Amino acid sequence: MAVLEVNGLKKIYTTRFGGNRVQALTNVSFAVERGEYVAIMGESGSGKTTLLNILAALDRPTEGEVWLNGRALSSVSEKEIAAFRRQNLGFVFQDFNLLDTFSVQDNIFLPLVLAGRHYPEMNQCLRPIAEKLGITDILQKYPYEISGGQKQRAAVARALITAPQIILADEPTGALDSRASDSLLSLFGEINREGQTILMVTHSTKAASHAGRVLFIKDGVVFHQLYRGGATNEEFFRRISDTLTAMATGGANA
Ligand SMILES: Nc1ncnc2c1ncn2[C@@H]1O[C@H](COP(=O)(O)OP(=O)(O)OP(=O)(O)O)[C@@H](O)[C@H]1O
Repeated sequence: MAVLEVNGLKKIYTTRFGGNRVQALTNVSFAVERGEYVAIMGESGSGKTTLLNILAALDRPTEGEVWLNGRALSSVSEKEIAAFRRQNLGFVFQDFNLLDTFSVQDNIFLPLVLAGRHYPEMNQCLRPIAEKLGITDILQKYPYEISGGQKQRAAVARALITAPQIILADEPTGALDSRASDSLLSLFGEINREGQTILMVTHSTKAASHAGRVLFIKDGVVFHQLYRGGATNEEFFRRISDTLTAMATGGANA
């Protein structure tokens, strides 16, 4: 069953005085099945952030529709949208987006606090997640006291704590060194194997090679897609690289 369905998305940005029109998305359609791990790649300016903003209900498309867990985003009112986002989506950003004045634990609790949950329940949700992510020892620390890799683990814990339908990750390894990246990618693989649906936007071929499917966006459409099949990460890495090279040199449907 599809958790996310994207149908005919078009986005035209118009400048305030209506002079310049930029078509960021032309016609984007795809579906993400429950339990899938999908990476989205595309050159700078190809519309990836625009797409993520629409999926996160932070922006509305000019045309087209997004269904999340069977509900059309256009049917969610402005009043409901924050709660809807919290109940269904988990976010992991390139720059972590942790609040510096909150401890790691309070950062992770934040979505539950906003949902009006009580401390014992929050604590019960947190323990197994912190354990799995290896951050139990740093829960009382502040973001400025921990490493980038630990910050990203805290951000993943915050995304997981509401048991979201899907995790939307925007360049999650972008600010990490290679060791912390590898460790985050194995963590994503692990939570995906446990059933978590993940959609990740990335420039990194290495990161994409951990996904089960890669969508390539070009000229505002899904230009091509690759399924991992039975390939190893190394084999999938090579196929993704070859596709990116073919796209950059104008090759169609590599
Ligand atoms: N608020 C906006 N107003 C006008 N044009 C915009 C706006 N946001 C994005 N664009 C334009 O839409 C197109 C797609 O931008 P977008 O940021 O979605 O690309 P991207 O693939 O995420 O790029 P990057 O990889 O560099 O982050 C670009 O031409 C960009 O200049």
